[in-house]
Amino acid sequence: MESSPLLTVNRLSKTYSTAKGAPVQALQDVSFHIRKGECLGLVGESGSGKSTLSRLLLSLERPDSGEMYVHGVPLNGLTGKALRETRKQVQVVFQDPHAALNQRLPIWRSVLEPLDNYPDVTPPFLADVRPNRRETAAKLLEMVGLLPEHLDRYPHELSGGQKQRVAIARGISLRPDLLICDEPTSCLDVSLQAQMLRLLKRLQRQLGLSYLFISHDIVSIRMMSDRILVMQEGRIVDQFPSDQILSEERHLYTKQLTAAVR
Ligand SMILES: Nc1ncnc2c1ncn2[C@@H]1O[C@H](COP(=O)(O)OP(=O)(O)OP(=O)(O)O)[C@@H](O)[C@H]1O
Repeated sequence: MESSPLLTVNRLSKTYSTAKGAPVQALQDVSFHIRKGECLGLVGESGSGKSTLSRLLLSLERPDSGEMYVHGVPLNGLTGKALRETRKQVQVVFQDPHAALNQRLPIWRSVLEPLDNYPDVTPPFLADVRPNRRETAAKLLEMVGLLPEHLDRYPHELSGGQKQRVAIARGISLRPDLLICDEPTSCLDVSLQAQMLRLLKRLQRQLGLSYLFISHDIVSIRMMSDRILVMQEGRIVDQFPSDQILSEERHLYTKQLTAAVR
């Protein structure tokens, strides 16, 4: 029997009003689910609504209508303690690792920020080191392929790839149920992108994480995902298991996105 969904999104819509011109309907009636341990890919060109969806799931913005549930618990309108609890369960790795890190903090302090916000949380994989903050930071860095020598460096002393590894270490540190990977490789050199995807895949298996993997790059999406959603102008126009990406049944827009790999 299939497990019940970790995340359920039901008819989500969001419109932005703009100073000039017509309002922008960023999301229209978007529905999907993610099961535990699954990587769901979300692909679409710039402006299709991918980041809007991730902001709604992170409770950074509110939808105009529709519902989101994590383990059956509604996310809409949460405040206070309930919002805090959900934020712990849904973490994110953003596109730009430089913007995600506080420039004035050494890496070991940055990597501990989520755990410092939740002092009562000890994910099982950190149980042996949690009482010691530097050991906890060192273990997190090790898990993403960084070294103890990186603990005391500042963001400007790391490469883009190393900074993204720090951002990933933060993203996994609370062992969230869902990690949203919002274009996590698009700021990196092509040579580093595959390395970063392999790291994310390994961590997913190791910690039993579920991912919403957002990208405009069909090759990364195909490599990472069990199932794929295709978004165009705020709507989901196609969804399928990733091994059916090249099927003749695909939506015309999916065929356009995959033309380069056909
Ligand atoms: N705060 C905002 N105010 C007005 N319009 C917005 C706002 N945020 C997003 N939009 C518009 O909503 C639509 C969807 O934007 P969104 O950033 O979600 O797309 P995206 O698929 O993530 O694009 P990209 O890949 O370029 O990040 C776009 O037309 C965008 O211009």
